[in-house]
Amino acid sequence: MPQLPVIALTGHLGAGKTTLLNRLLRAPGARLGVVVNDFGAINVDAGLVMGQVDEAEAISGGCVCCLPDAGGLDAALEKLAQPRLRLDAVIVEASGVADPPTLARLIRFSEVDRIRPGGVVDVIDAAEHFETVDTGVLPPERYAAATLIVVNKTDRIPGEERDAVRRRIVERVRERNPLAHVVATEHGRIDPALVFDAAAEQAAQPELPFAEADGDGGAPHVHADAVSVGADAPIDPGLLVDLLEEPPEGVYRLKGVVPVAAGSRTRRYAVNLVGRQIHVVPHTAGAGAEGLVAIGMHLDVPAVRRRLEEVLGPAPEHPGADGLRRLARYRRLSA
Ligand SMILES: Nc1nc2c(ncn2[C@@H]2O[C@H](COP(=O)(O)OP(=O)(O)OP(=O)(O)O)[C@@H](O)[C@H]2O)c(=O)[nH]1
Repeated sequence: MPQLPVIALTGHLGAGKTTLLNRLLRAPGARLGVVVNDFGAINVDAGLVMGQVDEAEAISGGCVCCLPDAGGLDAALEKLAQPRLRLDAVIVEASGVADPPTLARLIRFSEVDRIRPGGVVDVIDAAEHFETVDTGVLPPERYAAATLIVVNKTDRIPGEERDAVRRRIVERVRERNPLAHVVATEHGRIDPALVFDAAAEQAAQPELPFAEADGDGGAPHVHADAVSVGADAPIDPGLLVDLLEEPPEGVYRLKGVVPVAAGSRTRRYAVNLVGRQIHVVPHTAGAGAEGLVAIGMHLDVPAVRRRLEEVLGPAPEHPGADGLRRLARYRRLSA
């Protein structure tokens, strides 16, 4: 049974989390579950999104980060992870006061065994950010937890200042987290392929942007690039780990099933990279297409393809044991 990615959606009050979530929910081809956490006793956000969700759970009366037992987050995830629901991903929309590092830890160390961390998407209000979130000398801790930072509401900044504000945010993010991906947009228009697999698969199919199919009639989002390369023979585990640890420039997600040479045997692994979070588990489900898909904004597509081809080429007859050991370490961390 593949593990269900759980994505944390965070952002200061009013930054645009619900707007972004609603866009993701309109993406064709994915069955999404949502956990909505609203701070008040009445879950307003739940009312705003629930109509469009495949499965939803609500946590009210406080922030998941502060409530005892995380407000029942694990119970909610347990319900959503039931195989019969056939969800492709779960998004946890945090309240505006939630602490992203705490939420990331709650997901990472959840007791629910059919889930895996799917990244932390932190939404920023470009116009208010430096008055609300990033006000100190040191950049805020939350940058460290994010895998994808969405600089939203760029329309609220005069055109001639937009680039400078975006650059300033990127600089501050980099001080804490050199590896987070940053996308600037308005009204939460990001490519869903950055966030969950079902959308990524659609993007990867023709290897052409699919963004126009957003389904909401609004302006299209900036396209993500997707590069997919198949694997026909067992690959070198060392090269695979090198790729996961040092993905090509701009690659935010990398996923797929790969056959790995292990002595005279072949082992299959499901591999997922979100930001810099590496997840590797044995793949025992039936035979399907094998290979990797790399997704990111403004990729150097030929360079990414060459790199994937290098990694997914047949392993030498006797690959070193070191690669298997390094891969095993990630397997243990992913268990
Ligand atoms: N001008 C502008 N308004 C936006 C943008 N994105 C969202 N909004 C508006 O900002 C307000 C807050 O957006 P939400 O998506 O509800 O924000 P949120 O982060 O879910 O808010 P809380 O749940 O209260 O923390 C709404 O009125 C949105 O329509 C944007 O890019 N530009």
